[in-house]
Amino acid sequence: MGKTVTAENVSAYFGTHRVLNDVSLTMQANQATAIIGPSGCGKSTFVRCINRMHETVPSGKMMGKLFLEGKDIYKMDPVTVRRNIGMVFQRPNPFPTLSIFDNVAVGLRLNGYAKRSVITDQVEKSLRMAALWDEVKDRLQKSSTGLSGGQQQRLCIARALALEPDVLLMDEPASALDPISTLRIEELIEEIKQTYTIVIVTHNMQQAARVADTTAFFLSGEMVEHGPTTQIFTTPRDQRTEDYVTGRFG
Ligand SMILES: Nc1ncnc2c1ncn2[C@@H]1O[C@H](COP(=O)(O)OP(=O)(O)OP(=O)(O)O)[C@@H](O)[C@H]1O
Repeated sequence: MGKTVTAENVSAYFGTHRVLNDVSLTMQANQATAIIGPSGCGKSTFVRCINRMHETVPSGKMMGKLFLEGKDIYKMDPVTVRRNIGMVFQRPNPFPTLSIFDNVAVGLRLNGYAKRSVITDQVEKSLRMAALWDEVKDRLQKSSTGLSGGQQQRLCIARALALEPDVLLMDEPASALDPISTLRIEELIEEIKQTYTIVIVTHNMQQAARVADTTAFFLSGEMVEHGPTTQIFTTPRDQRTEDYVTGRFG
C-alpha cells in the first residue's frame, strides 16, 4: 500500500542559490498529487528531494524535513529510500543493452531476488500493472530499444513498480509522448494509485485536472497553494494561482 509523504519547511539549494523556500506539503497515501508551476519554479528539485536524489548533485543541499509515513527520510539509508520511493523521468530511459525482461528484472536481482520463478512472476506482474504485458509478452528477450517511446515509458514504469515501492515520483512522465501514449499513462496512473502514492510533476494542466486528486501550485521556489484539484482549477484562493491556471502567465 502507498504511504503518505510529508514535507515540512523544505528549502533546497544549488550552492548558495536557493531554489525551494520553506515548502510544506502532505502527499496522501493512495492519491495522486500533481505539482504544477512555471518552468524553473523548483518542481523537479522538490521531487528529487523526496527520494534524496538532490543530494547526489555536488552543490545540492536540502534543509527541512521529509517523512515517509512519519519516518524521517533523511535518517533512512538512501538505498532503502530509493527502493521505497521509485521514480520515472521525463524521457524514457530503459537500459538499451538489456532485454525487455531484464530491464524489469535488474532491480530485483540487485536487491537480492535470486529465484528464477519469483523473478519471472514479478516481471510479469509489473508489466501487467504497467499495461504493457500484452504488447511485449512474445518478445521479452528482445532489446528494449525496439519499443516505441510510449512503450519504453511504460517499461520504465514497470521497472519502477517491480520493487513494489510505496511511492512513485513521476517527473513529467508523458511530456515526450504522443497523445495516445499520454492517455495510456494517465489511465495507468488512475489504476496504480490504488496501490501506490503518486506525485506527478506536470506542465500540462489538463493532465493534472484528469489524474490528480490534489494539486500544488509552485512559484519561484514557493508552494503558493495546495488543495483538491477541482478547487485549484475553479476557485483558487490565491490570485497568483488563478493567473497561472487561467493562462495569464507562465
Ligand atoms: N544541476 C543544477 N545546478 C544548478 N542549478 C540548477 C540545477 N538544476 C536546476 N537548477 C536550478 O534550480 C531551479 C529550479 O529548477 P527545477 O528543475 O527544479 O525547476 P522545474 O520547476 O522543475 O523546471 P522545469 O519545469 O523547467 O523542469 C532553476 O532555477 C534551475 O536553473
